[in-house]
Amino acid sequence: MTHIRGLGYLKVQTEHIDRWRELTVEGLGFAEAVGPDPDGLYLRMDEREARLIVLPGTSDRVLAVGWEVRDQFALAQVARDVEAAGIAVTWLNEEEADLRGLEQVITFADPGGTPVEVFFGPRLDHSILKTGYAQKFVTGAQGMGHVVLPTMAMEETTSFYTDVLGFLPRGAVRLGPQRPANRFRFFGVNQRHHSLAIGGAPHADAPGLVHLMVEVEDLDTVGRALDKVTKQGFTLSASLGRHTNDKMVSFYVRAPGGWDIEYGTEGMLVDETYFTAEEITAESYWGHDHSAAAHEPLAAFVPKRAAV
Ligand SMILES: Cc1ccc(O)c(O)c1CC[C@@H]1C(=O)CC[C@]2(C)C(=O)CC[C@@H]12
Ligand SMILES: [Fe+2]
Repeated sequence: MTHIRGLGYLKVQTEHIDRWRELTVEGLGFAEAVGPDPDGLYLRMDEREARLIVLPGTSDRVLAVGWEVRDQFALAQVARDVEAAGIAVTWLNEEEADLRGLEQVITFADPGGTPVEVFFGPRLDHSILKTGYAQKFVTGAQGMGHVVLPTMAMEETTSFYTDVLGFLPRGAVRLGPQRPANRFRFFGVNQRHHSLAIGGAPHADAPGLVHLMVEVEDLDTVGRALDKVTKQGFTLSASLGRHTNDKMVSFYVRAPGGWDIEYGTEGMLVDETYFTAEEITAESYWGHDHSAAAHEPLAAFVPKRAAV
């Protein structure tokens, strides 16, 4: 039984904060809020103070993938489980947690090196949420969305998330005919088909992220956001399409820093009573054409430093 309830937040740093604001606020309709760093970009999707946090930095990389648990008892159990797996856990002090708008937070690195935070007690902002398309994001019990992480340690990372944190396998896709098979794997913790996916990567360079997916309630918002980011000159990493596993209709836009934001709607709800982990043999029923980004591949899959 997993204590993790869903993806709570994502924090990244970037060299291109102005372009990030154009993409997320003007393009995708996140609501901009104010946070502790006056130069930071704090993005609301719902009653949480911030779901996506973008801080100015000297490189583009993930700073924290934030997973939410129910309460302090669940957090203490997760901390014990992670320590028992031989991974060092740091408890943030009250001031540090408060600055993040959380009651308690632990931090550690997963076996792939991704910086992870597990927290409970997020602070709410009850002021009116003004999203750019007057759209509603699908969050609540399904969490913020999903993240796709690259790892150079596929087996260890998979068993860490399943055996230690209790994520449930939600199927896979094979990346080629070779044996042993190279699988891209999906994991869930709630009714969202996957809150996490993991794929083997050739290096551990920044940014440490393949994509973040956020979901909105209606197809028209997906269409309007697609029109807007195209007009803004952002690269479409994948055109509009429908996935075969979670049935989501989405597009992928390349964010500054070499990873993608997937923006979708109509994701299915999993009923664990009947679910089994299946292997899909196509990413999509239609669409998701990757050709527009063929000249600028995902940074996670292309080493920045040439092998010596
Ligand atoms: C296949 C799939 C189903 C549901 C999703 O939300 C989703 O993002 C995907 C694609 C996952 C993944 C990717 O994002 C980068 C390119 C990848 C690695 C592939 O080449 C196959 C799977 C793809
Ligand atoms: Fe995705």
